Amino acid sequence: MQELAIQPRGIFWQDDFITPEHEAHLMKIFQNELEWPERSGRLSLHYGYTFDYKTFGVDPSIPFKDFPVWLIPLLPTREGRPPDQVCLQHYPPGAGIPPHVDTHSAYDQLYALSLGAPVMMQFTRNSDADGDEEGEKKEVVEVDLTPRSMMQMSGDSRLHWTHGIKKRKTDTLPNGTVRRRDDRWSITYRWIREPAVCDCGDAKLCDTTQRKLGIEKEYRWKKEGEGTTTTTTDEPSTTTDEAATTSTEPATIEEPNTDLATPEDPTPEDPAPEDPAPEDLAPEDPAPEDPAPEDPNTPEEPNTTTEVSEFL
Ligand SMILES: O=C(O)CCC(=O)C(=O)O
Ligand SMILES: [Fe+2]
Repeated sequence: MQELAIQPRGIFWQDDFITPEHEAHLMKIFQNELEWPERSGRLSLHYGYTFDYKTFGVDPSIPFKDFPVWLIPLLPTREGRPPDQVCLQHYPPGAGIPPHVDTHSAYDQLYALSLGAPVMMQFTRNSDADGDEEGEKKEVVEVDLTPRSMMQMSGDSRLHWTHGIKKRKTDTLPNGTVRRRDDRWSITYRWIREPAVCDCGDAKLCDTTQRKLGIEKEYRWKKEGEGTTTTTTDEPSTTTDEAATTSTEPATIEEPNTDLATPEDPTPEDPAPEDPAPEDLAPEDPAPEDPAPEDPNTPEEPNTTTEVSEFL
């Protein structure tokens, strides 16, 4: 793998991790043999350990789910041991994933294999040179996730920039070409961090640092009145696509469904993709006592709250 010579640093890349024939074979398996959840938007299937939403580690009470035979040759080998958690995701055209960092304390290494149609991923950093919000500058770098490429996010790209995929039906390439989205699958590989603490010191993106600083977020699984403080490190957003801001948990941010209306989308006549069911972002949130989530049809308000749920 080779490091991309871009900001953020730490993105390692390998083109053609598998052959087009192998990819075609996998896509048949994904489409015909797997049981996907029945809902719209991005769909996820998990292998290996299961995430625990209370500890942000893995749930030791849920047995490891063996990797299916087709997955074995797709596991990265550079870590010297297989990943602990693997997530297969299907993105129908128009689906995305909110900007986030994968939980620092829970996971160490992070890899993703792209299959099917290409898509643009946004890496975003809010730099705040002198510590006041006024001076804050948002940097966005787009990386084209081409099919069959394996990407490792390490260093800055893993810890200090968020990554996400906008919910829209086209992407605009650097040369101005507008490219239609099509079905994409990705496989995300995670290695558990032991001990489950991160020393990166990023108060905005690192859950360990936030815990040390006494910054606690509101967790959907916690009932009201338990004495938790609700704090969000998210900045109020001024533009539509910034509203889903960083999260440090295994967590989810509600993503406003405004991507189709951005000027760079040349197909405003497209019907909006299905509004994300809140559970798109929280497919496995284990809190049945949660109050009903907000109406997903009214996300135009800049969203400055962060809810913990699952999108891993
Ligand atoms: O779909 C991808 O390539 C990456 C998804 C992702 O960021 C995640 O599962 O945490
Ligand atoms: Fe991620």
